[in-house]
Amino acid sequence: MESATPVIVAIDGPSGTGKSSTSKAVAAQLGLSYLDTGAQYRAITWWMVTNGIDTADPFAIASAAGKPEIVSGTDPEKPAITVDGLDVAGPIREQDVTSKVSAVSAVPEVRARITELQRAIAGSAVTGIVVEGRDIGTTVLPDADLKVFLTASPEARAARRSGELEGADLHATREALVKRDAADSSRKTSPLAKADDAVEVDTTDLTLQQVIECVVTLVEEKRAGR
Ligand SMILES: Nc1ncnc2c1ncn2[C@@H]1O[C@H](COP(=O)(O)OP(=O)(O)O)[C@@H](O)[C@H]1O
Ligand SMILES: Nc1ccn([C@H]2C[C@H](O)[C@@H](COP(=O)(O)OP(=O)(O)O)O2)c(=O)n1
Repeated sequence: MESATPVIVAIDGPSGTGKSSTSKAVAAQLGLSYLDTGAQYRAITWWMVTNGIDTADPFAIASAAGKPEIVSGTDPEKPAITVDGLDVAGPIREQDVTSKVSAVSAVPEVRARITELQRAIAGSAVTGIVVEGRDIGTTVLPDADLKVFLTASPEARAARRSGELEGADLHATREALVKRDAADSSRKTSPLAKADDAVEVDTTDLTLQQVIECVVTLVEEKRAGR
């Protein structure tokens, strides 16, 4: 399954559908790079919060959008993210950032900056890359070789997310998740959406291993058809 041209895979979908786990495993298995674009939006949000920018004020966010330097590692075995040289992999997952990331990532200046970064990273991946997010197939990499859109019921997604957080309340997790999906899907600039040519995979009743195998097969089929 050798391929001289880099293969570009876009994996989109709402929270808790398995994008990160699937993308990392597929990239590792196929020797591709990996990019978590949600981590980049979380990183810029973390910087805004840390620097006292009012995240409810789109103008304040827009004028600060160019300031932080965000660097993403692309090794699926050890994903890394720094802001101005500082490792923020832990802090970007905190509740305060999670509750503000939709507002920050809705600002067009933020999206333009992060999208440019994403395209540069994807363009320099030697063997290819798996990029996961919300608008990769529709906006960031519309010419991707393979586009996958993962879905799952809100119940399944909430159960998966609560499983990660000790003492998490299932109902509250579900509510927060549904609210963030609604915000991400309804923003004007580059909302969460399935590309017309994306393959939709409902992961509600699939194990993570089954989803990984499904995506690996789809990539191999694409490569074989080139
Ligand atoms: N098909 C699946 N079945 C059960 N659990 C899953 C499945 N896919 C992912 N998970 C688990 O659900 C959680 C959220 O998955 P993640 O990959 O972070 O989703 P996303 O990136 O879409 O938010 C993780 O703990 C992961 O191990
Ligand atoms: N391509 C992307 C990726 C993420 N975002 C925004 C919207 C999401 O709610 C946040 C966080 O994304 P992330 O993938 O880390 O979220 P979860 O892992 O699903 O909790 O970033 C985006 O606007 N566009």
